[in-house]
Amino acid sequence: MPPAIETDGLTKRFDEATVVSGIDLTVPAGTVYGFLGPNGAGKTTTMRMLTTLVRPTSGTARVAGHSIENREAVVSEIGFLPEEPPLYDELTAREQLRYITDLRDMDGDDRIETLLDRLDLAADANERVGTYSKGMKQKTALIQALVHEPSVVFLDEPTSGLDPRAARTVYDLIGELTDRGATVFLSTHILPVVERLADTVGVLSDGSLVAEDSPERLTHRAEEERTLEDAFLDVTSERPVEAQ
Ligand SMILES: Nc1ncnc2c1ncn2[C@@H]1O[C@H](COP(=O)(O)OP(=O)(O)OP(=O)(O)O)[C@@H](O)[C@H]1O
Repeated sequence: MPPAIETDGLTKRFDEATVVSGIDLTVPAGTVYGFLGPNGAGKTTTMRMLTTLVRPTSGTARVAGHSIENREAVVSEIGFLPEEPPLYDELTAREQLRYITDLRDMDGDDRIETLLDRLDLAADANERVGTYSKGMKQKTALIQALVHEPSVVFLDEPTSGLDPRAARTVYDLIGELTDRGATVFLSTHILPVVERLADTVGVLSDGSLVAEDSPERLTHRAEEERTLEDAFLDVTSERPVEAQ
C-alpha cells in the first residue's frame, strides 16, 4: 500500500522568508503522525500545502496517492480541521453538516446523527452556529472534517476549547479512524496526547524537520528517562536541555 502522505523537499517561502524548508516525510497508511513544533515553526503552513490550500514554492507531495497539484482528487480523499474552521454562523450545525455532505454528493444523514450524538451536540444541532460556544463550534468543525469518512485526516489542535469528556471522545475517534485504516496527521501542543496516540512524531523547528521517530524512541534517546516534553525542548532549542 502506498504511503498516505509523502513529501519530497516541500518548501514554502513568503517573500524573503522561508517558513517551510525542504521537508521530507512519509506517513504510512493507518497510522497517527504527531506533528509538533514551537509557535511559528511552519506546521499550519505545511498542513495548508498538504491539503492543497497553499501551493508550495518548491518540492512535491502526494496525499492519499494523489499529487497535491491535483486539488480535486486530494480534496475528495481528505478531511481537514484547520485552526480557524470555516463555519457559517447563520446555519444550524445540522444544516452546516448537510451542506457539506450535499457538496460531497453523499447521503450522510446517519453519519451526521451518529457523530452529533458521540460529541453530545445532537440536542443543540438545530441552533445557529453563531450562537455556539467555542467548544460547540469546534465539535461542529470536527464532525465536518470526519463526516465523509476520509482516508487521510488533518487535525490542527482538534481538542481546542473542548471539555475533558469531549476531548476523550476525540481521542477515541482518532483510534477508530486508524482501526479502519485511515491516517491521521495530528498537530497539537498537548504532548501527552501525542505520546499516547502517535505512531510517529515529527518535530518542526524554524521550518525544518529536526526530529522524526516513534514517541518511545524520542523519549529514550538520552541516557536517563525523559518525557516527550523534554525531547521536544531538546530538539527545538539551540542548546540541549541538560546544559541549560
Ligand atoms: N500568508 C502568509 N504570509 C506571510 N507569512 C506567513 C503567512 N502564513 C504564515 N506565515 C509565517 O510563516 C511562519 C510559520 O507560520 P505557521 O502558521 O505555519 O506556524 P505554526 O507552526 O502553525 O505556528 P502555531 O503553533 O503558532 O500555530 C510564521 O512566521 C508566519 O508569520
